[in-house]
Parts: sequence; C-alpha cells; structure tokens
Amino acid sequence: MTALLRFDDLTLGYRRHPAVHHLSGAVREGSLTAVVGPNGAGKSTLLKAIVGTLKPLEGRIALDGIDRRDIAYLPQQAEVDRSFPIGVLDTVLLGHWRRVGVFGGIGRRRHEEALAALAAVGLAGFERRPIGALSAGQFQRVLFARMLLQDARLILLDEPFTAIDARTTADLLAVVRRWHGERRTVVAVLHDLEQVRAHFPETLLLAREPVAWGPSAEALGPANLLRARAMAEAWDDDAPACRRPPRSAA
Ligand SMILES: Nc1ncnc2c1ncn2[C@@H]1O[C@H](COP(=O)(O)OP(=O)(O)OP(=O)(O)O)[C@@H](O)[C@H]1O
Repeated sequence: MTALLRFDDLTLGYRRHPAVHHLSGAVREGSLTAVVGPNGAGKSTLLKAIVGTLKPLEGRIALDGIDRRDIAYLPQQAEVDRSFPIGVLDTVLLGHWRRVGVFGGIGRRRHEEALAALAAVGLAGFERRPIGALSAGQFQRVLFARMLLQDARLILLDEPFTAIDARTTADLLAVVRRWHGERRTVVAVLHDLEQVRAHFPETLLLAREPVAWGPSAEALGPANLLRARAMAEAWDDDAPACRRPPRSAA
C-alpha cells in the first residue's frame, strides 16, 4: 500500500482543548474514504489539520510525496462567504491559480477547461451569474467545477451534500467517482450512512478518538456505531486536557 497521508498519534484541538485524540493510521493513495461520526466528533478539525490551517497539539501528519498545494479543500457551506461580487465563471477560473499564479493570464485553453468543468457539473449557461444569486445546490456545483480544474491529488470534502437535493447529490457523487477513477485520493466528511455504504469503500469512524477505520461495512457495523454514540454522550467539553499520555510516553 502506498500511503498518501499518515497520522501518527495525532492530537488536535483548540486553545489546548483536544478535539481529536491519538489518531494513527494511513490514507492509501487512490482511496475513497468517508469520515463519519457524531456532531462535534472532530471531523472538520481533522480536515483543517490536513490542509494545514490547524497545527497539531501532539503527534504529526505526514504527506507522502505531495505538498499542501496538491490538496483541494471544500469547507462546509456555512464557512464560505458568498457576498463577494464575483461571477460563476471567474469563481471556477480560480481553480487554475496553482498553475497560473494570482496574476497570471488565462489563455483560451484554460478558459475552455473552465467552461467544460461547468458543463460537467450541469451549469452550462450560468457563466455570468453572480455567485450570490445561486441556490445552495448550484453553488456547490460551482465549487466542484472549480475543484475539477485544480487537478489536486488529494481532495478533502467537508459535508459536501448537506442541504443539497438528491439530483445534485447524484451528479456530484458522479464527479467524486470520476476523481476516484483518476486515482485521486478523496476524503469526505459525511453524515448519511447509506450513502457512505453505497459509494465510499472505506470509513474512518471518529468520536474524538478513532472508533474504527477500514472497509465501510465493517467500520459502520452496529457495535461500532453504538460505541461512537456512547462516547459522544460521555463528552465533557470542560475537561481540561487529554488524560491519556502520548504513545511515546506510555
Ligand atoms: N474554532 C474553534 N474554537 C474552539 N473550539 C472549536 C473550534 N472549532 C471546533 N471546535 C470544537 O472542537 C470540537 C470538534 O469540532 P468539529 O467541528 O471538528 O466537529 P465535527 O465532527 O466536524 O462536527 P459536525 O458534525 O457538527 O460538523 C467541538 O467540540 C467544537 O466545539
């Protein structure tokens, strides 16, 4: 197995309060992994640490053979500011920034790639619309089109289908399958367990600590789901710090 991403006794948190404890394991290159767990389980926190916006409290994240510019990251919808006055096509063209730089010119080929990406997500004809005038589902399609241009080796999606209708979800799941077919590595935070079982071969079940990580059918078995729920019910958000020592000190 070639690991693209490794977690080594990783602990993440905010102002010294751990939100993810002692996570170890690897994400295989070309794999399609769901991250599942109750609210507050640390799923978004984990993606932020992979992108590099949050530094580990303990342990480390190793990227094997890629750097952070090879990562495309789709944050939760609530975190994306849509008040910026920019149109659909220009938003998609931003997907080229890694190759052309902020001040680089967009040639005809890049322009055509952007139009093709918009067509691939079912938004041909929307090029001039301001992003503020799109529905939530249409805007999610725009963000997927932008990621199509990014040509990233690791794609991180935080709840990409929350508040998105069934038709749009099916179309965007097809884009995820396309990435998987291109041997890109995809990690997605998801809440719909049926969707995970149907479309995501591997699952990390997280409840601040890893509960299970492996083939989705096993990781999402009833005993693991019960354990994750029981762990969530026992959370104490005022706990001062992690009680378990790091592995190296054990
Ligand atoms: N910026 C922050 N500052 C302080 N605490 C935070 C911050 N962001 C998240 N947390 C806390 O970290 C814990 C994990 O949050 P996180 O958003 O990673 O959970 P999640 O699994 O993505 O949840 P959800 O399913 O609700 O999106 C929670 O207790 C949350 O309150």
